[in-house]
Amino acid sequence: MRYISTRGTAPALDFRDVTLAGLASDGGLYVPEAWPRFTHEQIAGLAGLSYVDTAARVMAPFTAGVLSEDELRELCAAAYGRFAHAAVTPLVQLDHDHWLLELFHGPTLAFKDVALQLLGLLFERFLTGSTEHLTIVGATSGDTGSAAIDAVAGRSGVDIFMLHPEGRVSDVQRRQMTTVGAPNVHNIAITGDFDTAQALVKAMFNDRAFSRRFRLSAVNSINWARLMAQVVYYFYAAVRLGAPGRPVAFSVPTGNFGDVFAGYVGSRMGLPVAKLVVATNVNDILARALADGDYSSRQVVATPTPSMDIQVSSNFERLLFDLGDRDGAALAAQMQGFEASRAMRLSNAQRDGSAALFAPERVDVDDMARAMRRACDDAGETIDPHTAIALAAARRQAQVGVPMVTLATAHPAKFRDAVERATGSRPPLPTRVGDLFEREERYVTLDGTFDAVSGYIAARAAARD
Ligand SMILES: Cc1ncc(COP(=O)(O)O)c(C=O)c1O
Ligand SMILES: N[C@@H](CCOP(=O)(O)O)C(=O)O
Repeated sequence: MRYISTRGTAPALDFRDVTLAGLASDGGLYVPEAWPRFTHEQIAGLAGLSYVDTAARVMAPFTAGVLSEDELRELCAAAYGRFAHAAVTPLVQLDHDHWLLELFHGPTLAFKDVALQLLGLLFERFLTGSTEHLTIVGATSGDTGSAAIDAVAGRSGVDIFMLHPEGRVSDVQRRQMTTVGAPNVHNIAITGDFDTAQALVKAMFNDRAFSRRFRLSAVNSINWARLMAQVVYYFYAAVRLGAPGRPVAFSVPTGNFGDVFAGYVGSRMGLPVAKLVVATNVNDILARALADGDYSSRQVVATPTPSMDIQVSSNFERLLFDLGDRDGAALAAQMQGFEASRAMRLSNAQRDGSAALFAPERVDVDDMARAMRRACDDAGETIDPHTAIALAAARRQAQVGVPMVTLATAHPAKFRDAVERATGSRPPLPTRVGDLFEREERYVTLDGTFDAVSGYIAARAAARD
């Protein structure tokens, strides 16, 4: 399998190099040269497989030429052995047509662990025997940061610099990052919002001299391997609910468009996906883009769902590329226009293509809180605010007889204040996260500017060398 850039001019890479690369050298994102297709029989053959076996089977076409299905299985067994539930991503039925897909049983209590536990092992495997040293730079609105840090803390050959927007992540999220004492972990709180942090990360990749000098690498969903690992749970859940014989719908709390894009990949691979509900909070650029073609970014508003407080959704570019006939030159021009003016219109092909599968829903704080209370009252389930956004959207979009799966992306204990405000009860911290509030925090605060952040990283990286 080879990977090509959405902007058309970066060199094509194999799976090893795309995993280590991050952003493509032309500023684009890597996608597979062609989508692998599973037949009806191959999907039916996933029934009854464990999560690890499903993962190896679903991901094998993407790693072809670099890792075999057996090698993938071994890595997945190690990655998912750290999850607290035997099913790794269990389904919980809420009522006749609604299910929750619990993605938060990993070490840092959010769906990011599913991909990042594997990514940490992939880095280790690909760097073994090499003298390369990676400098991972990442941006987080809370969950990617802790999952990535857990996955690479203490590993040799890697340093991680993680940017989070100061004061805009929950206290649990921040402490999960800043109390990790490993010397290769560097936390940076920046002034500004998540979009500022993500733009800084992309600017560092786009500075080719900087990127080459420090061998930058990515843990955000810029990195194809992140999305690949997230495709697995769409297959795992859909097959348990009757696929390939029965289509299944998914509702996905969406910010950077990575998780829901993984669902799109599943559908391109032949999974019968009835609908992908793109559930946003009031930072609704995606809902607007999918509803009427208006992709224009506004000021980020802080909400009780901080991990979705995003206005520039990185992975939307992958969808626009795929729906726009994979024309890299046209997409590069479209994205450069957006970068200059913070606004663009989707083409007719992009609008029609997305309308066939995606159903956008914007959910405000009141509807979110109602969904949390209803899950408690009707099904005895405490859900986190991000999951509640998607569940509220799912209830608007459900069709009788089509199973609707809401992705439960975080453990409610990560957002205890918001859960308590909505439901009146405060979820306890699972023992897995231990003495989070007794450990010492370690981070620096910097201006959210290129010079401040790249200067800090350069100084730390030079001190290491
Ligand atoms: C808990 C939670 N839910 C939903 C999202 C949104 O996912 P995505 O950015 O892949 O759209 C995030 C952040 O990525 C998150 O941390
Ligand atoms: N919500 C995310 C934002 C970063 O998204 P990613 O999927 O591109 O890593 C977070 O929790 O940090």
